[in-house]
Amino acid sequence: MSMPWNGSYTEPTCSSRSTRPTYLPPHLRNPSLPPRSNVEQLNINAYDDVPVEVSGADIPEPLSSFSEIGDLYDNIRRCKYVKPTPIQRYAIPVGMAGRDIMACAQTGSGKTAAFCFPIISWILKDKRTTTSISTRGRGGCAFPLALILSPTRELSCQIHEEVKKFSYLTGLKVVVVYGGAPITPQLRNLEKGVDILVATPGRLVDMIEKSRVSLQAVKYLALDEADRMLDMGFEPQVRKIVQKMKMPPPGRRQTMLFSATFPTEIQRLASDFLSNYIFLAAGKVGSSTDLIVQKVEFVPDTDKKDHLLNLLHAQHSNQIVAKLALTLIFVETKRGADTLERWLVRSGIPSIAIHGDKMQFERERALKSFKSGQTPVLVATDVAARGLDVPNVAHVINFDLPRNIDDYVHRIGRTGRAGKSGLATAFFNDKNVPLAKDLVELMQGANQEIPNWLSEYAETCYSSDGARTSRYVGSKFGGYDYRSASFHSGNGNYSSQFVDTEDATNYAVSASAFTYGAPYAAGCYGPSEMDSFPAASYTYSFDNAPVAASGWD
Ligand SMILES: Nc1ncnc2c1ncn2[C@@H]1O[C@H](COP(=O)(O)OP(=O)(O)OP(=O)(O)O)[C@@H](O)[C@H]1O
Repeated sequence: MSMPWNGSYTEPTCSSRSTRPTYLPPHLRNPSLPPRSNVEQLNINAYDDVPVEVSGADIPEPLSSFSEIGDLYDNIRRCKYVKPTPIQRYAIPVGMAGRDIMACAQTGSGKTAAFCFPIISWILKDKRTTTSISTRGRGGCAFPLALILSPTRELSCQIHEEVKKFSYLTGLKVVVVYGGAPITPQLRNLEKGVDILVATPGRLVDMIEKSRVSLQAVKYLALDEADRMLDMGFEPQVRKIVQKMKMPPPGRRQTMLFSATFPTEIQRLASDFLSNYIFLAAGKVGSSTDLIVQKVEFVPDTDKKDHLLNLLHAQHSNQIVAKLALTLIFVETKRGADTLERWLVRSGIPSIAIHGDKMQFERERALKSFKSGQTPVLVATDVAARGLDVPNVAHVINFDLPRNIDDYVHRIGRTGRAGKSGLATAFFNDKNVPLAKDLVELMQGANQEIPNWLSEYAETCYSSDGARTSRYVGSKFGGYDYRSASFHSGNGNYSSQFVDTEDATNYAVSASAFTYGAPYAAGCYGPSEMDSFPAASYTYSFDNAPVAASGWD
């Protein structure tokens, strides 16, 4: 569908406080460059300089090449994975050694394969050596060997597809269960047997309570977006699944927790699920690789729509193709998503919305239409913020900024994936002041240009208790093993290593200085209808910083 552009571009008037000209990645800017295909853009070498921190006892050697994973090598090559990314180099051998893992790595850097390859490889080994393993349903109840939990339906479906690719022709049975879709076909799939079950927590609990799934045989557990799975909304449900539904305890199962962000408090909660684990941090956790160019523009609420339209027109007129590059626009509320979608369509921009109040088939249709490029603009709430891997998203626009920096990190991480470049633009105004300091620190860490006005806001960013706080205080990379303090004070077995970085000696951690959530207690936001949370909603407290929360699915 070509778009009815009028071809003109008006310089935005509301961003007079912005000090940077509009940046567009080369493939959007330079008409002499052909539009790059997926394969051309894929540049796994972009991660070569990424520093990795590894800590814990008896750390296995990193992987040099995928050929070391004998069983899966053909399938890995089929997926066109030539070289492991840093998180894959370090996490895969840890997983293959049967060790528990807590891992942080940048968005789009290949975490899914990092936990899937060891799981598949172990199950294949188990099946070869133990003839008695049967995952066929007994008495209508399925007994998976591995469980992969993720927070959203779309992400579970995506992981399911990935696991199927990685285990192609191995005979492994991979099933996905998630809410919002009819349960009967999912039960029918389970009855045929399941080795690896990918699930959202709500539907899984439902099936366990109906005695259609038993976790007694689970030997491998992975939590993708683990910090989200263990935060206030999901934690009770996930704890129930992992600790109260007959799953073997830590030590008798292998547990792998992965995310791009891992706040200290969540690490502490997560350690209940782990046994003698190895902590990995690849890259500046919570960043934003240098692959994503980040822009922040000062845009009052009343000017946002016009500014957005100007931005989209500018983007389009800088392209050589008729279609608008895939653009993902984040808003705060479900109603806001619908309103903006309608307004964009009225303004001639092919757009579609995705949020938690849509029927599941509508959510899937929206995502499919966006992925295919048929509808190049997707207006989304945070339901699309984590994990989704849409290869050619060129631009993420934070029409409404999120309340915390971790959500910002996941949102902008929908672009700049697998070594490709990306652009992220945020509309900032007085409502977002509590985010300013974290935003500036994050952008500094990713070598981004920071407008002076934003630095000034950051200087005045105070938390509710009057202290200046920072999400990233205390760690060179922003992500560190919270056990470090106690380990450094004496466990002879423990080692903390920096690899692939010249800056290792600058490392210093201060667990107590790492503050999470406090800026958002400042009451700078009005009441919202935050809608990634259609389920039960309640208040939870971290360090006296109340945060409203609830769960999906
Ligand atoms: N070694 C590799 N070589 C080539 N492509 C890869 C490699 N590893 C992963 N990819 C591709 O990179 C993309 C991003 O991977 P993935 O979705 O696993 O990232 P992630 O780290 O889980 O991101 P997020 O934090 O957003 O969930 C996917 O399209 C995946 O197929």
